[in-house]
Amino acid sequence: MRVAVTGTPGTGKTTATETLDYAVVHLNDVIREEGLHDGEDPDRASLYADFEALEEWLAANASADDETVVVESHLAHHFDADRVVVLRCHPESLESRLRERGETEEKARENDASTKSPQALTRYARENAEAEALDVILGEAVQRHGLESVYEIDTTDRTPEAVAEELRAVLADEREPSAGDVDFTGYL
Ligand SMILES: Nc1ncnc2c1ncn2[C@@H]1O[C@H](COP(=O)(O)OP(=O)(O)O)[C@@H](O)[C@H]1O
Repeated sequence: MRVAVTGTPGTGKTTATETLDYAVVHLNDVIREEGLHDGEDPDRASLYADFEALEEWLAANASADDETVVVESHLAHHFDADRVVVLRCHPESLESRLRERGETEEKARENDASTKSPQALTRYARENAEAEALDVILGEAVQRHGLESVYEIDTTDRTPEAVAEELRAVLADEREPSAGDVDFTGYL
């Protein structure tokens, strides 16, 4: 079984999947390490993913006929999956998480070309908060996979361990699909 864990950047996908006892593919690392992209967006310090190459890579490395494999990325819902988990976070909290993460990365890397400038970080955090308020990824996930395959988890006031527990419940088939329970439109 292949389980996609998706959600707007900052919703906590990487953090929550790190503690799972399943094979986890961090797709954004694969894109960078395997060079499965068509270059960089210079304004955003992010890569243009090559979807066809990723599809092939996943077929070869995450086919999951017998075992369960988790594919984690804000792009994970664009590929085949048996279940799709969409992590959510209130846009205001999301904006703070992304700013803090960006500032920590900046301190760690100093002048690395892949670090966002303060202006780019502000814009990145705001754009993602707006996308989260508009349910962009949830909408894409439901459109591609159908309501019966989508599981929404609100991470806003949950610890990473509590989010991982919810993920385990989905993986163990102990949760019903759910979509549209959270409503962040008040942010807009
Ligand atoms: N449940 C949570 N509550 C509060 N902060 C979190 C939670 N999960 C992750 N974070 C923090 O938010 C930031 C984004 O998390 P990360 O796992 O990198 O998100 P994603 O992989 O979805 O982009 C990180 O700095 C992380 O430490």
